[in-house]
Amino acid sequence: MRSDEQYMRMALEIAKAGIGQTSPNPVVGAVVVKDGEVVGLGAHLKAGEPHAEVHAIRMAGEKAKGATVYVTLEPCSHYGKTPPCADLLIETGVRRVVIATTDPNPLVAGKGIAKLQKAGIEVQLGVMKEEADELNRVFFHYIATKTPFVTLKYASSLDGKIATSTGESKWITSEAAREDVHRYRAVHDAILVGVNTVIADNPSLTVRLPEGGKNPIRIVLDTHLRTPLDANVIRDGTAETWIVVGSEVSGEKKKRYENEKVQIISLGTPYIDIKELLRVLGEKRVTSLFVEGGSHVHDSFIQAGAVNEIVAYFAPKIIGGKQAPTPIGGVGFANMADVMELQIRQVERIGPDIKIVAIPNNK
Ligand SMILES: Nc1c(/N=C/[C@@H](O)[C@H](O)[C@H](O)COP(=O)(O)O)[nH]c(=O)[nH]c1=O
Ligand SMILES: [Zn+2]
Repeated sequence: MRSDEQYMRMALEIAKAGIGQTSPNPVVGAVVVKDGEVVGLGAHLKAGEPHAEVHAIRMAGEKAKGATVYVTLEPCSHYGKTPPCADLLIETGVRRVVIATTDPNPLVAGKGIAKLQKAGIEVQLGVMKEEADELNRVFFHYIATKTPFVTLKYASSLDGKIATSTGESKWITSEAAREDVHRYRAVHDAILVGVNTVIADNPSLTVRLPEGGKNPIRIVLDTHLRTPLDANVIRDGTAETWIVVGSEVSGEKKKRYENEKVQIISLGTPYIDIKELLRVLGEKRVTSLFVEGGSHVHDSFIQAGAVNEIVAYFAPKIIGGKQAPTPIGGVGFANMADVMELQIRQVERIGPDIKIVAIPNNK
């Protein structure tokens, strides 16, 4: 006989099957247990497809009656693309429902639980809540702010340079570290770079992984529309590209860029305001944004207080040179009292490199 925590840990593991696939929905896992036996399990795999509870209850069949259901997120109670899971659990006649965390969506918060309790089902809340909240931190951020969860990534030498003074940067980090970056790209709705990075590196910003992976939308911040017309992000047609420009860019210049995969987004102000950009991206259902540089763009996101996570890779190389660029350029902070403070959440070796993941301290 396993404990509630052990079954919930199982449900959390199963939920992870949906990571990078369910946007704009959360990832959810469910496990059905009857008389100490796991009789059903399920994960939400894609928006519009059945929820985790539906898969698990279907698999349990008759055995679901009188069973206990472990689910990592409060069962939904509103008619979305699929009927509410709370109703399904009631009709199925389950005895007890153990929930890790409640849904932050105002449409749902607490309603699913209330429905279950009204139907006489025993509900236990908060088992492995921390882990469940962490698993859906992107979804919860998007629901709460209607703007994308922003992860800022850079790769630098040990002495903090992202390129040599002559602009060379291939490659600083190892194949293994760069593959890790592609894993981040594959689970993000969009990836963003500044036009200087497009001019310097002509990046493709696609996902090249042995196991494949979905290409995120490519976003280029380009106030005056300087992106070369023959740039990969314009020409290669492998992924959608949105170029964000200022209001001074003329109509006929924009037309030269637009094709079936490339669209121009004008924010209506001469310069790109990051907060306004994130609001517009949120409206276009971008729930997660991977910002891959360069240093000026990184600084503008930091100055806008718009960074939710930082992923930094350090290679055992020294580039040196006063002119060589560092990860965060722009204006920076003049006083130590104003610097961005973080807490380090993860430090790991990847091949010869080091990867550090840090999140801002909510000052
Ligand atoms: N120079 C390096 C990086 N460089 C990051 C960006 O400057 C590149 O333009 C971008 O990753 C290229 O994208 P691609 O064409 O899709 O491969 N990023 C890294 O992790 N390690 C590096 O050593
Ligand atoms: Zn549901």
